[in-house]
Amino acid sequence: MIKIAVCGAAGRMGQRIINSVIEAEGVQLSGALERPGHPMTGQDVGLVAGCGALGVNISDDLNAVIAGCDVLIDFTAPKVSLKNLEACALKKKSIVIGSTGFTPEERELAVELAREIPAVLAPNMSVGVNVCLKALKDVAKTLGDDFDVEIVELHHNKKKDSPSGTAVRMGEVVAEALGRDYNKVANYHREGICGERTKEEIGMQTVRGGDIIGEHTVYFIGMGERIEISHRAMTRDMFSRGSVRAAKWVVGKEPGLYDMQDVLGLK
Ligand SMILES: NC(=O)C1=CN([C@@H]2O[C@H](COP(=O)(O)OP(=O)(O)OC[C@H]3O[C@@H](n4cnc5c(N)ncnc54)[C@H](OP(=O)(O)O)[C@@H]3O)[C@@H](O)[C@H]2O)C=CC1
Ligand SMILES: O=C(O)C1=N[C@H](C(=O)O)C[C@H](O)C1
Repeated sequence: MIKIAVCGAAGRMGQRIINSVIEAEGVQLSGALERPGHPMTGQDVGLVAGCGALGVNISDDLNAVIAGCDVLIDFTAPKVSLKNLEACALKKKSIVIGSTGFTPEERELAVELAREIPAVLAPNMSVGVNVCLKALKDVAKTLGDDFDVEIVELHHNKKKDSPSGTAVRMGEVVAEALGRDYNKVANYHREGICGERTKEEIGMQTVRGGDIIGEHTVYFIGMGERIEISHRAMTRDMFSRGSVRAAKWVVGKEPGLYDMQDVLGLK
């Protein structure tokens, strides 16, 4: 039995991950974490997640929760995840991170910290999005520079980071396939007389509203034709099931920072 603890357990994703852990085979829930002072600290996490009492209370004691698990699943925010990665590295435990909004420097730090332990860091844990990422590489390589690339993502009005981690990863994959540097060609803002579109740029557009779980479309726009590669999430459950799949996969792997393409064998 692999012992899984969940950080951000009372959050939108955390609650779904608790449900996915108890539904999965070969794993058991060993702990649930929230930030110090969280109003749900001390409550049974199963009641908070809507799946009935589990006998695991929400804790704010990071070190105790990590000590009791084989792998921590963390869907919170970049700074919290980096702190948790460091704590897992000290205790030689594995970690699966789903948080998004990492700066390039924070991602570098994650690579450094994961030299000690096996860790998965992925902006999207659904099978569908990861298959799209693989397809995007092929499509971009085949189309080359003749098609303009624009990426549009839609999410709920509580999302804190923009563009989504998934949209950024899609942009990175396309840019790399086209021999471009994503950080130089991503265009996040057009307003006023900003001039004609450059050939190299990848437009990144963000929509926020209501309860949209997550939708991503990559447009390849040519002269007289257009390809759209879209993914629409209808529930959060394929993210949470993906995180449990990653947790089962990562325990026992060589130290290093892996992503969901590694977990799903898509590389
Ligand atoms: N990789 C993937 O497949 C997916 C990734 N995500 C990403 O996951 C992250 C979380 O999303 P979501 O669940 O919607 O966000 P929520 O805000 O609903 O959940 C985050 C939870 O983490 C808690 N938290 C904050 N600080 C700490 C801390 N120091 N220790 C423990 N818990 C803490 C929050 O508490 P409080 O509310 O009190 O701050 C909250 O309960 C985002 O970055 C999102 O983009 C989302 C879906 C899929
Ligand atoms: O915050 C969310 O909700 C989501 N975040 C991830 C991202 O930023 O890509 C994945 C998913 O689209 C939901």
